[in-house]
Amino acid sequence: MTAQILDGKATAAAIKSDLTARVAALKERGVTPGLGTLLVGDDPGSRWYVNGKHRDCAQVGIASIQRELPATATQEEIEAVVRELNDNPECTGYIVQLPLPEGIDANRVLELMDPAKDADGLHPMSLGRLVLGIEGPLPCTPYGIVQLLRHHDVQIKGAHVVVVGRGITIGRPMPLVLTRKSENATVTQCHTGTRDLSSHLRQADIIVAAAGVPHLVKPEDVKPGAAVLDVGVSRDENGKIVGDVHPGVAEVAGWVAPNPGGVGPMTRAQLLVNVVEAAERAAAEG
Ligand SMILES: Nc1nc2c(c(=O)[nH]1)N[C@@H](CN(C=O)c1ccc(C(=O)N[C@@H](CCC(=O)O)C(=O)O)cc1)CN2
Repeated sequence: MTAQILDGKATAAAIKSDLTARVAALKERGVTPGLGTLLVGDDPGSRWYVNGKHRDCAQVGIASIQRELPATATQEEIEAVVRELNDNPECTGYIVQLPLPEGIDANRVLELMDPAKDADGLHPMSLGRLVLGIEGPLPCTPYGIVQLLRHHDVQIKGAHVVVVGRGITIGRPMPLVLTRKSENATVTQCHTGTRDLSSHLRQADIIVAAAGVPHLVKPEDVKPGAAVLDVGVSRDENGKIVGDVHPGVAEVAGWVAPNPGGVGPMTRAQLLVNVVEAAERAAAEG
């Protein structure tokens, strides 16, 4: 078996085309959505992601507000920019690019954000809403994964999904998204402390690999026909991405989300969805 591709680039392009029309409709009503980003430090990967988010904004007509601080920025300097973005009327939604430099309390920074402007769905209020089943912005990578599966008609309802990882952007919120009534999946959450990971993986209809451990998921761990989404990002000595999924998995799985080209573009597309939906909600409330 050679797996079919869960094509994140093409799916994200379709989402962006729909958003372009929705942004134009908002502008006709006098509302211009604006995405703010705060990048702290000089990590080339984070800079690439942030620049990509602003390229996407330009494509769909969302305004960009970019803020940057050096790696030496203090907690107080970061929090001052967060307050400025909270008060900036041109910024209708924003994100703080993670991870923040060592020594910075990221949770304190996230808590300080205006929850009404949380474009990432990672504010404690947004995560609490997700737990309670109240409408709000959804974490970009987990919901991007759901959209990617739906777009390719991979059945989520009733599926047994094994999530590997417990980070704030993917692993922690992924089961919360998948177990909503609208998705109705059954989820096993694994992590680097799980005993006999292979025995869990072999039972999965869908695997979301987000542990950041190169080639953690091997062909012999995968049930034939399963969907396998590679979300891990490690780098080899040349800076090339090495995912959590061994390339041989494509011979066993029914579906594979490659890395790059799978979930990454969906993360960016979902961020735009969150910004547009927040602007639509605000416009409806007048
Ligand atoms: N505030 C946030 N920080 C981080 C998030 C997040 O959702 N919110 N997620 C990741 C990084 N990330 C978005 O910020 C992100 C990761 C990957 C991609 C992407 O398009 N990747 C490309 C490959 C890129 C490359 O070659 O390096 C792909 O998969 O095709 C977009 C966004 C951590 N931080």
